[in-house]
Amino acid sequence: MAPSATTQEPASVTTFEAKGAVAVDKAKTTLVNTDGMKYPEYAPYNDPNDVFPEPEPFDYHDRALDADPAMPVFYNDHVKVEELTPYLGVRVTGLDLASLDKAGQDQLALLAAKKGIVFFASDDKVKQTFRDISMKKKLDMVRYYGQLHQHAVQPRPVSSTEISVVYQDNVNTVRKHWWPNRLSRAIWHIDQSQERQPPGMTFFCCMQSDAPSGGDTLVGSLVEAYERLSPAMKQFVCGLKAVHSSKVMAAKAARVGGANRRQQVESVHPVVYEQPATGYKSLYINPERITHFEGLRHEESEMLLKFLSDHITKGADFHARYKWSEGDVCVWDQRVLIHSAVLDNMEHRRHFIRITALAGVPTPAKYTPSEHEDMYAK
Ligand SMILES: O=C(O)CCC(=O)C(=O)O
Ligand SMILES: [Fe+2]
Repeated sequence: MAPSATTQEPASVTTFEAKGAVAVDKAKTTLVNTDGMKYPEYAPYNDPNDVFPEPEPFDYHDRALDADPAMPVFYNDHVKVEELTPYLGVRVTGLDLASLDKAGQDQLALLAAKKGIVFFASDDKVKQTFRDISMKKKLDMVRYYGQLHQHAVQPRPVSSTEISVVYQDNVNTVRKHWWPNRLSRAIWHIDQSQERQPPGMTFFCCMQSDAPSGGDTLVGSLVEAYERLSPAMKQFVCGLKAVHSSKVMAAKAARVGGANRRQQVESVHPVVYEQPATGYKSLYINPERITHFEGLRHEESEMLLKFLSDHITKGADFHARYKWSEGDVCVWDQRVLIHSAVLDNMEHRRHFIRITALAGVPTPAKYTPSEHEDMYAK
């Protein structure tokens, strides 16, 4: 189909050099077909003058610690909370995410920490209104959970640096070219784990979805991934630290002509992260960011990263897959969940926004044997 495309920005290709960043061509990632676009104020945009500072260290408080453990805002006669799979994820209907008060938001943090991810959908009685509330209200709601992250490479709306736009349409096919020469475009990852205080609560909203099928999101439980390991492997990985780097992300941005607003960042995090509110142990492995494990020889490190990444990404029995409807929003806890887009339908508009709150400096989990520790050995 020949696009009757109008572009939001001049079609001319401009390049810029941010401090310490690679030269980029900003036109490619922000090209849009505006015909039929429902939320143009959230269209993808890059400002060539954007240079973001490093996030300031901040005191983090996990809101889940203040939650009523019974989570009555979710578990009552009016709200339906359905399990996606036994190990992770719930789908909530009968409750508008945007209507939550402080107590509800605290309980949402606890539910996300326990289930990994909470999808909010509309039903006949209660519609999700998150996509229609003002940008300020959206941002305030997520800021409640921690300092907002400003993404170094992803497009943003014109009027906010704290929202990331995940976008494709029949003229903007840039996502298809992110990872050339791979057999699958499923790229499992944790967002922005290279930060000193990496993300916790993350909101992801389906603004528009024109495709008849496809564009699902895959999620996997890092808590269950840890649980499956043998006691000997658990003991070993509990003492390990991994180096997470933004290097690969910057290279990707350069390849597809995206922005690069930050200098390269590298952080060392425990391989097993203890979620502060639940105490759950999570196998904090980000195949797209970890360069190596501290203290291991090169080959040991390569082998371990491959093994743990394969384990996490191939464990379909601790994964789930979500099919989106417009207006659905999910809220996940990045500390216990890995995810991937499914880039299987690139011909239609798919327009999402993501707002990400940073959390604390990851706390290493201590290995503790448990009674059902070796349940998977049988
Ligand atoms: O497009 C998707 O389904 C997921 C995108 C993603 O990885 C993200 O927004 O962090
Ligand atoms: Fe992501």
